[in-house]
Amino acid sequence: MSTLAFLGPEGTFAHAALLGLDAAAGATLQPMATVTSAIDAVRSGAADGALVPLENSVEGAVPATLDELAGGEPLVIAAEAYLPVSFDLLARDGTALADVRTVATHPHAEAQVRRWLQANLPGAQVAMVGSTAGGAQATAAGEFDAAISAPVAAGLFGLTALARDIADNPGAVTRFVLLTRPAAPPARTGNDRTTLVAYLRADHSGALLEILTEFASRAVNLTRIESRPTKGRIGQYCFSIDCEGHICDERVGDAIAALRRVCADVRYLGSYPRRDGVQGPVPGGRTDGDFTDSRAWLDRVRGTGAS
Ligand SMILES: O=C(O)C(=O)C[C@]1(C(=O)O)C=C[C@@H](O)C=C1
Repeated sequence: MSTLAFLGPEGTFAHAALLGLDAAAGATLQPMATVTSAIDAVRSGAADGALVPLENSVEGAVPATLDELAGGEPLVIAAEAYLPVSFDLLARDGTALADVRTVATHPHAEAQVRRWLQANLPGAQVAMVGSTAGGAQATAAGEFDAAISAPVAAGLFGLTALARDIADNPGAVTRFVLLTRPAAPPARTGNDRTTLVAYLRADHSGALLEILTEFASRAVNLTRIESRPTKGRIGQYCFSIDCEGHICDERVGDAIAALRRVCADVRYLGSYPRRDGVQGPVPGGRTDGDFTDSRAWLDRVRGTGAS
């Protein structure tokens, strides 16, 4: 039986996303206080996997996750999950909206309800805590007047909703990833995604264009690219990239092998079934068959001189 860590306690969006994964069936689910401690549990061997947020449709990337993936002991993504997120303002029974002076929540949640807070609780002090459910737990313990959490946290921590569905942008979605220690990827499904980090060569003009060209020339569609500081010196960035396809797809493997030639370093972060949208058809000249044919042709030319 496997142990899967997640950003806890119970009642976080991470917990809900984990419960929706096949891998959670029969596993021991281990709540952790922060993204970093959930990831550390995998690195130390205390857990076999960790489910952590990677990006949100309103607030963007979760830097703690991207940075842990870019540095430290290598990890890979074994699966992804998309979860619609909505927020309630939760408080202990008997608290009125006018009584709320302190509100606890996760920074990504605060960013998604900022305008609501300004309009409805302009004087309240907002405390950033490790997770939305952690804020609800602390509110139940009397540390804060209210928490901004998933609706499910009300029942779990004995709180009441003072306001429901308070997000500034309805329909927000968070993408979570299940991280494991490096392992062979799950089999190709025909609708997969591959994640990697590319470290550019220092002070080299056109380095980003070179990376993009390797993908574009093989018709590999990127679904996310963002820069993160390497934490070495100012101005030095790496690129966190998601692309369509599986490392075992010829065009994807070929593009990543080409990156290895043009980048200072490439960190492969896994190929796994894609859970949003469907990959379009692979254009002619870029299919697995096209790659195998051209390689066989080259071998023949090299061996016999006959084309
Ligand atoms: O605090 C939680 O409930 C989480 O699962 C974390 C998290 C995040 O890091 O983005 C997940 C989804 C919401 O967008 C807000 C917070």
